[in-house]
Amino acid sequence: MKTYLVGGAVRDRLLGLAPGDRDFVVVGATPEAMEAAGFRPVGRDFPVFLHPDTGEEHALARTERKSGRGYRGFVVHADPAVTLEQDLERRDFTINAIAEDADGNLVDPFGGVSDLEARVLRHVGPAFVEDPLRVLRAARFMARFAPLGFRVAGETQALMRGMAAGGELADLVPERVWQELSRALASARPSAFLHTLHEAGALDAVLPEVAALYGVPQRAEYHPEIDTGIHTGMVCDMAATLAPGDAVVGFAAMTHDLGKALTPPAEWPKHIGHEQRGVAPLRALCERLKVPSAHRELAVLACREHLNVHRLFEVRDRTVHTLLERCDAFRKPARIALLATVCEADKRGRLGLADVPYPQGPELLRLLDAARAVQARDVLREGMTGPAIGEALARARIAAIGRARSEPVT
Ligand SMILES: Nc1ncnc2c1ncn2[C@@H]1O[C@H](COP(=O)(O)OP(=O)(O)OP(=O)(O)O)[C@@H](O)[C@H]1O
Repeated sequence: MKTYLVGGAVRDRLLGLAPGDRDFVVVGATPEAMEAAGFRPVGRDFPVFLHPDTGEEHALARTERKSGRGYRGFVVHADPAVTLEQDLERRDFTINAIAEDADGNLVDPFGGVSDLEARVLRHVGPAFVEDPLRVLRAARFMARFAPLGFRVAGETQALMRGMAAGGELADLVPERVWQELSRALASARPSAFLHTLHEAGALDAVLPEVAALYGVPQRAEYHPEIDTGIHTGMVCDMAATLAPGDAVVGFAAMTHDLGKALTPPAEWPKHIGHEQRGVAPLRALCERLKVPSAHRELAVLACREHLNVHRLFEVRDRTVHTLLERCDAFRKPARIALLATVCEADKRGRLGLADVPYPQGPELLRLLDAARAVQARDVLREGMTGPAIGEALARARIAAIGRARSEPVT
């Protein structure tokens, strides 16, 4: 029995990146031999064991066959006769199919090292088409590796297009789609995830609300990039710069303009009312993919309020107060900083405008602080009832916002 390190840990080390989880493959072993050596079995579907000391995953070398659609009909076959090469052959990309033995020797039958050097994401073999999740994995790896200069190989793109056209992506379960999407949104270049799927004709199957933004024009004086799909990707990338690794901010960035896909084309390139129009498709997307509530709540706020935040210096004190109330900011102040970040990403996620200042962000936080400093006990008078307290509190907070706005910013 021989153990090899495989997958992401080998790939990331060769790229000079800090490796994440280590996965191992064990050749020439039986489940009984693994358990006798102290390994603990996990799950029933795959022959995977946890190391008794490190807890790291050790999988028996295996082959896979598939007869059904989507995830149906996968037959996993693991016995001591399965070779390392056979195990590597069923993996998705050549850069993920490099193994390393305990002495540091690489086993690389599919040219993964040269693809790493050439910055190419290439499928290992024809079995690639058996798992539709691999289309999403390709897009997610691009979100992570595009900044290093990676591209998808032409022949892999062709397979991805065929898989999308064959309708296989419709079979993906929402949890897997969300897992890949949220990881992509937490990567350095989420736009590469969206554009890779769009180019493969696969975005429509997983994110039709976002796919519908491509080809929708916007006013060139505000949006030199014009296309709403391109703008959306740029906003996601800017969000990844402003809040690295934060998929809550990233998801709101991706969905803030969904309403623009519903503007009647006769009104293009204007999108009056797109903030309100975007809420319904956003909620539909969240329901379908079972998006966690933290992501959904910020996204709904950003969708509805982003124009109000952009116009913060023009609107009345009362409107600022209403904005804060609609965001439930007096109970949940932390979400205002996140909202401000999404709005800043929207403003700077435009062609040639990446460096424009966004003073609305700090200003919104300053006004929130001023309004929060006023408490119910400050306005309470004898004999006041509930609604009267609420009105007095609102009036006092609006006045505090007004005073803060007239003071010089320190
Ligand atoms: N759907 C799949 N199809 C084929 N091979 C897969 C698939 N999922 C995982 N693998 C293989 O298992 C390895 C470990 O998978 P995992 O999902 O942990 O990704 P990873 O490559 O380690 O990347 P990351 O660092 O992003 O987690 C991959 O490198 C790949 O070899």
